[in-house]
Amino acid sequence: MEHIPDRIDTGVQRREESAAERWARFAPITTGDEYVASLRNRGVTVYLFGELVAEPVDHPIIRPSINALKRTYDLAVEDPDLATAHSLLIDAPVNRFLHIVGSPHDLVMKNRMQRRMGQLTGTCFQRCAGLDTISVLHSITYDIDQAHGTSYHQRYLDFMKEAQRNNIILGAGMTDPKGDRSKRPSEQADPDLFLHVSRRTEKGIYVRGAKAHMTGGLNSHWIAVMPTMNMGEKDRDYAVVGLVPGDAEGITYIYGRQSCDTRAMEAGDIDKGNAQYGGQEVLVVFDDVFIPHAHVLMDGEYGFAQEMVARFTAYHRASYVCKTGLGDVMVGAAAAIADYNGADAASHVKDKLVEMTHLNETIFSSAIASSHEARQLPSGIFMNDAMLANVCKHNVTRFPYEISRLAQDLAGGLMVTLPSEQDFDHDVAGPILKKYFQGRANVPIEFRQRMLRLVENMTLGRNAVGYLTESLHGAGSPQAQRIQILRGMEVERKKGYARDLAGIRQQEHGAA
Ligand SMILES: Cc1cc2nc3c(=O)[nH]c(=O)nc-3n(C[C@H](O)[C@H](O)[C@H](O)COP(=O)(O)OP(=O)(O)OC[C@H]3O[C@@H](n4cnc5c(N)ncnc54)[C@H](O)[C@@H]3O)c2cc1C
Repeated sequence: MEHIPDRIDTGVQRREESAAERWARFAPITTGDEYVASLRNRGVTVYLFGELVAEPVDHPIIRPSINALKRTYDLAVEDPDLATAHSLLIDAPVNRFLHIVGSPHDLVMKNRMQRRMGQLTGTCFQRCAGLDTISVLHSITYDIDQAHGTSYHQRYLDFMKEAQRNNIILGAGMTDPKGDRSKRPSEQADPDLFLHVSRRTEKGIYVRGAKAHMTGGLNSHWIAVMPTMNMGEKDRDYAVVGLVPGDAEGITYIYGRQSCDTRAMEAGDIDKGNAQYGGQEVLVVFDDVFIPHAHVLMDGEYGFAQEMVARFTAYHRASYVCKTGLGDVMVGAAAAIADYNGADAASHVKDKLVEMTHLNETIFSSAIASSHEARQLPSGIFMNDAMLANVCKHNVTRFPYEISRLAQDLAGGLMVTLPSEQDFDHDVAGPILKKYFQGRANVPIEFRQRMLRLVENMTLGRNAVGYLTESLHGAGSPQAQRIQILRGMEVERKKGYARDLAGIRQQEHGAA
């Protein structure tokens, strides 16, 4: 669509790289170590604690989040049946996080892999939003082309071939800062509160604005920017989808804080709870960032924004099955601490573990059912059942909180009053603590310390972001699912079933 918005054109000119120039910066990645190496020396602008970070890969707060993504590469090598799939696009095996879903079975396998990754990392491993973006862009670019005669789908396929060959990570930038929630993008006092096209040139477009809360944004090689809500005619410059390398000129990352994140900078690893793995969210600012035409997948087709968001959320809300992997860790931690405390034989302890498991498996069942009930879209790929995906995510907004409450119950108050690792190591304080904080005689006190810290980490600390608050707001706050459930619940059809059985329908026909 040709329309130059004079109101928001800043006139900024960047190096207008071609798609080929951008891909030339990448080399195929296989192992986790190669992934970590690929993030070095990118020259990205990152702020954390009011300072520019020289090399994010080496920062103690950032590194655990990189380790979690690294695990997605290592799992593909260790367990290819689970974490890879055959790509028809490049006729080769690819990481399942980059696979285009060709069947309901692909979606089921995706869910199983997500649960496994949750078990292995105990955190948000940051690759699902990108995976679900890949799925939604396949069908939405196809549908836009059918309606508008554009060539977005071929651009998408060309991008995906490179993405799969290079085994890159794609981050999903959907959520805009949004400013005044009662106003539309074009009505905001500051036009940049929603990301928009700020300029069009012969070679491509420039985008300006920001994407908030982006999971693994800094750890991604590429970022997909997409509209966050339905758009109207006046919002057409906000109806933009583009693929941008994470090191593109004009991008600034501002790192999100997480509860207890500075523990990662302390000596020792016990008080960190989960020293190896963590999640990551960043504010990604796009200060007139150039995107070549080859990487523009929507530009002004505002009528497709709502359907794109709906399809993304259908995929992504079932992806919250990953929380069942974290739930498995919580059940294990609660059972272990009860064991260390000598309380494991009590019937109420067993009952609480049963309740935790019941809640966890309820989440799993809605996700896996959603995948089994997938249907084919006109572009040829499959999309899981939207109603069941919304039910899955709605369960996720609640059950991890109850599972955490039960884990905290079984852990006892020590999980929040335990002295530091340094006190345990101290010449005078250490022996006192080891005398008074012993549990079951044959269990080393350090095991107790570590397990309590893990429960703290996942329910109050860094990884409570991934287990709790992300469960609440990620892929949309609870009300967003209720709106979708309302839209899909077909209450009139159900009233018909009731009228039939109550003998009312016959009378209605008689009256007519
Ligand atoms: C840990 C985490 C990771 C995330 N990762 C990603 C990611 O990778 N990519 C991405 O794009 N996004 C991501 N998100 C963003 C997520 O999708 C949003 O948090 C979610 O959509 C809610 O938006 P918000 O945070 O701006 O909250 P708000 O929109 O401010 O919502 C707060 C409350 O206000 C209500 N509300 C909001 N607007 C209205 C309105 N107009 N009318 C009535 N009520 C309203 C909501 O229902 C909610 O109860 C992530 C979020 C979190 C917490």
